Amino acid sequence: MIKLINVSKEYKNGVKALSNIDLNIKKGEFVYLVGSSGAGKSTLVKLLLKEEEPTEGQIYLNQMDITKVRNRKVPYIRRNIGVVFQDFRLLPNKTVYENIAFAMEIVGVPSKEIRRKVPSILSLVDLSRKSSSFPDQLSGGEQQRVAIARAIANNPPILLADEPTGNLDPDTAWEIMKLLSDINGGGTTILMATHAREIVNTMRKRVIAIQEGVIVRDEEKGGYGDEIPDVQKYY
Ligand SMILES: Nc1ncnc2c1ncn2[C@@H]1O[C@H](COP(=O)(O)OP(=O)(O)OP(=O)(O)O)[C@@H](O)[C@H]1O
Repeated sequence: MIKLINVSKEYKNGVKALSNIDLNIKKGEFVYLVGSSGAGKSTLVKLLLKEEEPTEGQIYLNQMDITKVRNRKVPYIRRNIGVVFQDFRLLPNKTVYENIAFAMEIVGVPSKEIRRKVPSILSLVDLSRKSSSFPDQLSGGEQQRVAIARAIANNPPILLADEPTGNLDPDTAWEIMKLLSDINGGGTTILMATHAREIVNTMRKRVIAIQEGVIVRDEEKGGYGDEIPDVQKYY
């Protein structure tokens, strides 16, 4: 489902963010990507979204080498991969309903289907009653649930989550993890970059640890790892 062969990424300023990464994630897996700040986690996520190009190597999503895909075909890749970020990234001038509907409109879903599907996705994330609210009228956890609803609206086989619980209090973070777990239970492959030690240690899923751009550990039912210092929170 996700396969990286000898992938390296050096940014234009000479920073080598990833070096010779080999990785294979199968359909339906839930994988945590852990590592200190600056280890290369977000870079890996950006390569999978084709927001950045690798300097070397091949990246396969669903058997397709996305490094060979032309830029105008990028929307096709994005249909196969939903994404959630720490800072939610909802459209502030659109309601909850419209945020989800918009994600479907831009990939050409007919309006009749959008009208049918948005309510069921809202019910899945337990936000039916907030359908007409704007993002700034929602709590952080609710905003993240909308972001997840939007990410799965087009039924992508893969969901990437870049620190999805980073801005949430512990109880709300666990709610989000329950939701992601349920989505994974439905067959969606999930790759989640995180600093949430307790979550990783409790869930016991596959853990891939990166340090200075290199995979240093890949464990089934792994833990967060004592080698990684806790991030200091400045907010
Ligand atoms: N656009 C860029 N240009 C140059 N260097 C970059 C760029 N983006 C990231 N880097 C560098 O690449 C390295 C990896 O960064 P990356 O954001 O992937 O780390 P991370 O593991 O996601 O960190 P964090 O946990 O703090 O989000 C760091 O040294 C960072 O400074």
